[in-house]
Amino acid sequence: MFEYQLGIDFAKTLDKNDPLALYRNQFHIPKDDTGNDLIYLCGNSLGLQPKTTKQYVNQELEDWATLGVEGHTEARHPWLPYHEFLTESMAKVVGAKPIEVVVMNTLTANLHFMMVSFYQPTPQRYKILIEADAFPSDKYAVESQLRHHGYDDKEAVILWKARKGEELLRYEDLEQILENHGHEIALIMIGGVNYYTGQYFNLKQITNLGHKYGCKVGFDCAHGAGNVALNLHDSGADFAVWCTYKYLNSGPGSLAGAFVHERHAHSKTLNRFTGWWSHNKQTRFKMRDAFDQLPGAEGWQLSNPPILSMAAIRASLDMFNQVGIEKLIEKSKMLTGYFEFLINALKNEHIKIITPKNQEERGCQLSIQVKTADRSLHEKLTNAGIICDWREPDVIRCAPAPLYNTYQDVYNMVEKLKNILNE
Ligand SMILES: Cc1ncc(COP(=O)(O)O)c(C=O)c1O
Ligand SMILES: Nc1ccccc1C(=O)C[C@H](N)C(=O)O
Repeated sequence: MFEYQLGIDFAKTLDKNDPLALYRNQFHIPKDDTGNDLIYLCGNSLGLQPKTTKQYVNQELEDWATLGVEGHTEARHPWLPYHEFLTESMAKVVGAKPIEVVVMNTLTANLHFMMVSFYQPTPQRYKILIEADAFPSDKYAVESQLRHHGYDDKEAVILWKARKGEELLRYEDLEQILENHGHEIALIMIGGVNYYTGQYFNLKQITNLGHKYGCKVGFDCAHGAGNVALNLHDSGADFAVWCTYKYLNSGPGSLAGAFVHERHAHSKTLNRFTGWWSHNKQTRFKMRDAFDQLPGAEGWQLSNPPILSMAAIRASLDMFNQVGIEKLIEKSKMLTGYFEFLINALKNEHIKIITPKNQEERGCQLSIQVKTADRSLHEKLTNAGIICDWREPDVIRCAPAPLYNTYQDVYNMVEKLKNILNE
């Protein structure tokens, strides 16, 4: 059984033996005023920039400059099928088949488009179940879908809540909700990894449970993609959406992903919004043909996509392909396990990790709850060169990303935390 040890030497040894150590140098690491690397633990909000991104984006700028409209077919990576260059790698990252995955739009937009298809209320079955502390954008999207269909956005939302005095959600409570209300629930929509607690849910278990009661099941995997092994295909979920600017390092506001399970790939009955990019590629430019649905997730696209953003995603996915999500997760578990060990060794009553202890129920993020919601702790950490975030009401989120964070990052962070707590 592997045991972590205290002391900087141990961190150095772990870094020395880290098979992914070389990847850090492939990123731009933000620096402080004196030119020293900041300790960046915010990859759960915005991932860092791979050094190759500029090259990938520049290539498209150059091809646009030299080719103009011809670039759609003649660019080194032609723009018409550009999204296809991302599909296979993205499918690997989220554990799906290529036909189930597409990169398009942005996250909340994709969530809406998926709900257009998978939230089909009837007078008997019209409610949507979400986790009580869902990310606000998800909650607002769900509420607006309910209003759009003429339902009361308070009455028609069912919340899966933590028990009093607890932070994490329990499956037995979800089972109870479904036993009581399953027949009224049209859609279960859960954040695959909760943004606040870092709790990673068992997608398959939730999907099976939902399907048993006749509900559709979808996940927002913004905090899961590139962070945990989502295995979306095996989960059986009807749909999933995620962004690419967190663990997938594709840049602020970059395009998002969508997954639609293979069993819906050829559906002609699902309601959906369409555009010319959901139409058969072979006849798209004949322009006058009647609409002919593309099969698979691609059939949910609307518009020709922004190539510059896709180029940045391609740069990042090429690195993920090289490393492999399994290797990445292996390091992630070691790194976050080490982080947890060091924090717990502080034995400080002022802070408490609320993220699950079980590695299978979390990704790389640890959410540190601060007693009396003392926000000054976060400010002091920031002043000490640690980039992490504060989420209301009382949590500091830290996410060591295995591609660019080191064991020494984590060690130094906890040393600084210790000094601040002992001030
Ligand atoms: C779970 C979750 N949902 C939705 C969003 C909002 O995404 P966007 O602004 O990309 O639509 C985020 C992060 O910003 C998120 O973490
Ligand atoms: N896209 C952003 C733009 C501005 C500020 C934050 C974000 C985030 O992504 C927040 C993140 N979703 C979170 O889990 O808090």
